[in-house]
Amino acid sequence: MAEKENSTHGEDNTMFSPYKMGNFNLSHRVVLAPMTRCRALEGIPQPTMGEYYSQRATEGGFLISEGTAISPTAAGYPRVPGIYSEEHVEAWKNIVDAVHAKGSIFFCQLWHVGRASHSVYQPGGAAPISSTNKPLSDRCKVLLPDGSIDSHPDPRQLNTSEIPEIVEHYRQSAINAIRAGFDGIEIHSAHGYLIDQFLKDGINDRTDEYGGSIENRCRFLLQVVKAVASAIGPERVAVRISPAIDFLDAVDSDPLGLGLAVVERLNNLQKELGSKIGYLHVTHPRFWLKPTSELGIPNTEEEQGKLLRTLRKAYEGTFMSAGGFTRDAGMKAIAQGDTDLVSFGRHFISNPDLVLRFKLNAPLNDYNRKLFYTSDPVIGYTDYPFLNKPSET
Ligand SMILES: Cc1cc2nc3c(=O)[nH]c(=O)nc-3n(C[C@H](O)[C@H](O)[C@H](O)COP(=O)(O)O)c2cc1C
Repeated sequence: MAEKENSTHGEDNTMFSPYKMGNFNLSHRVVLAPMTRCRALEGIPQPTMGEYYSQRATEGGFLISEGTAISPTAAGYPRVPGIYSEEHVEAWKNIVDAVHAKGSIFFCQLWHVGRASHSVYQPGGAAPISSTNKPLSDRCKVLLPDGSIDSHPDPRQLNTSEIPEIVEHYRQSAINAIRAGFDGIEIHSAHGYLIDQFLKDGINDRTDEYGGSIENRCRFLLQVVKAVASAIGPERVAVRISPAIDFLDAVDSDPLGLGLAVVERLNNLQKELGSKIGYLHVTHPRFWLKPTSELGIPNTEEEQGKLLRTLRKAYEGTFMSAGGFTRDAGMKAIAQGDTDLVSFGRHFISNPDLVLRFKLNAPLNDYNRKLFYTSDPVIGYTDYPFLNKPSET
């Protein structure tokens, strides 16, 4: 079957039909969502991560790495890998090679958590940095390296003059990721982390050119996208947003307006660059199970579907959706043209051969939430059973 670039809906669009994303030829649309799994040591990716990712790789498949720290101030969870030192680059090479050996395309997710951190993760025990001095509410907690939880300390608002340095960290990390062999990078601008702390008007209270109007709140993200695209090429750059997700107090008064503002700016940037970026990845609020209607966030299937469809229609490029998808929901979303690609998180944790299971419509293993962020290199990480032995898949 011929591969189609940025194809819209049609009868040959299923989760298992090929898709051409720029220069990348995907053999199916089932993507591994980026997931923090806390198995690095002192920021250094470990061999077990090569095993984990290669278990989930398929010929022509597409994988996104866990959130990966772009600088020493970027982490806010235990055992998060980095991509800012030579040691990080060297260690990632083995992991990327293992994924490529199985024929998958692999993007590295670039991450700065901003205020969603703790002094234990910060150089010199400093305060985490953010767009704001406002602390997170007490409903948000941070996981510490010893497995205990604590409140987040008050963040320190970045001065305007410090922002170019953070943009530079994204740029250099993207270059490092390509040097490690990754095929591209995804800029984590979702789920209440640093870039989302600039995008959302419920957090960003700045009075400089990075705060106030929607233009100003999008400025940091756009500067990062431009810097990274000029360093490694637009087609290797992707953006993840979650305008309607309130995780980590990331509330906006107009989620759809914010989503459309980002889409419009990415469309314009693509025209300016004369090339599309890799894809836009939007997380659907189904992931967060608590009622969000009182915060003005779309909370019904219908409202959420409308938000996703509106963004998908407006965006001129490859669109990836995530959040609570089942096999059937993914099939339906692709068949209807609501998305080109679907990323799966929790089901992919417990089903290394998720693609095969979906193809066969086979039963899925249940995931064990208690082991998502633990440190064991095998248990709850690489020991979920395959339908067949890995060599037979
Ligand atoms: C254990 C775990 C870790 C996650 N870590 C990240 C992350 O590092 N970066 C990110 O963008 N999303 C992260 N997510 C969100 C997932 O990418 C995905 O959007 C979410 O799980 C919803 O998809 P699902 O319903 O298929 O699980 C994480 C989710 C889980 C369950």
